[in-house]
Amino acid sequence: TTPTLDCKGRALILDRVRVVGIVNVTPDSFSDGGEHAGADAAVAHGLKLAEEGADVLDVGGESTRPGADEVSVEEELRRVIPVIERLARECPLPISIDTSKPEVMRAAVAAGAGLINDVYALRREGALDAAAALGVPVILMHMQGEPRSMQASPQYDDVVSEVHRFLAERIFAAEMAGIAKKQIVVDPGFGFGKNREHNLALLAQLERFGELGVPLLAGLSRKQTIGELTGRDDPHDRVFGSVAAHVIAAQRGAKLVRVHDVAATVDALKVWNAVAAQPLPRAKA
Ligand SMILES: Cn1c(SCC(=O)Nc2ccccc2)nc2c(=O)[nH]c(N)nc21
Repeated sequence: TTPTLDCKGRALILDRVRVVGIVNVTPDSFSDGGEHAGADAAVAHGLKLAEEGADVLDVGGESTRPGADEVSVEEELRRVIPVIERLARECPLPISIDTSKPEVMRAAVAAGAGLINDVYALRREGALDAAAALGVPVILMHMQGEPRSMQASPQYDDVVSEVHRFLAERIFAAEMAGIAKKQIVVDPGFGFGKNREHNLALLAQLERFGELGVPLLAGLSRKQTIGELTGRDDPHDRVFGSVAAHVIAAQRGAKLVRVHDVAATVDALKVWNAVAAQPLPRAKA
């Protein structure tokens, strides 16, 4: 049977690698178009990504970049709720809310979000219970430390084993809180408390996470490791490197990839999915 995530009635069928399109909602103060400019731009961008072939839209108040300061609950709600309401109405795709705050989870699901994408893997106070009560699929991501300081000097004895153990613990915690295992997705959290060799080790050994028995999401899009490997300082110039990384992730078991450049990734994965769908030669008698 094919794993299928029930995102508040919108099915996400994991019969092939699926593309999660990133919709960052910038604060209105950053955009000079008036009090809804940030939301208008985010909604337009989400609809564009849907046109390009995204399977999911991941809406976030952009509070999880390395070095970022905390965004208040009120500010996060002000940014993301209008965007989720409009996208849920105008677009048939499942919408994931990128948040760690229980209040934002509840409001976002009420507004139409059908998945929770939590970079803290539901470790904040009340998050496990909120997610369990909402009954939507959850993406549990590994992070070492906090966004503000996690990239200072990340340390591991064995990054793959330590991330694997963390994700196993978070799956257990989620199940104990009443979240069905079939609603859980895990994610090694590229760039969240990892340097280049940590990220490359995680990608090289991505198959290890298959042991956890739940679908895996990989998110390398435009990240610093891609920039370092390709010598592209401007994140907008990291499309080809990001596509390569996500094809490798698909080859090594990722079922979802979280990307900025949806059209490019969709084309690359159309090739990958076609080959993956080929029947294997019959074993010799
Ligand atoms: C919300 N979120 C983020 S934000 C960080 C980011 O994109 N940085 C970044 C973006 C562009 C350029 C440089 C860095 N990354 C993930 C991820 O890898 N997995 C899951 N599940 N959620 C995630």
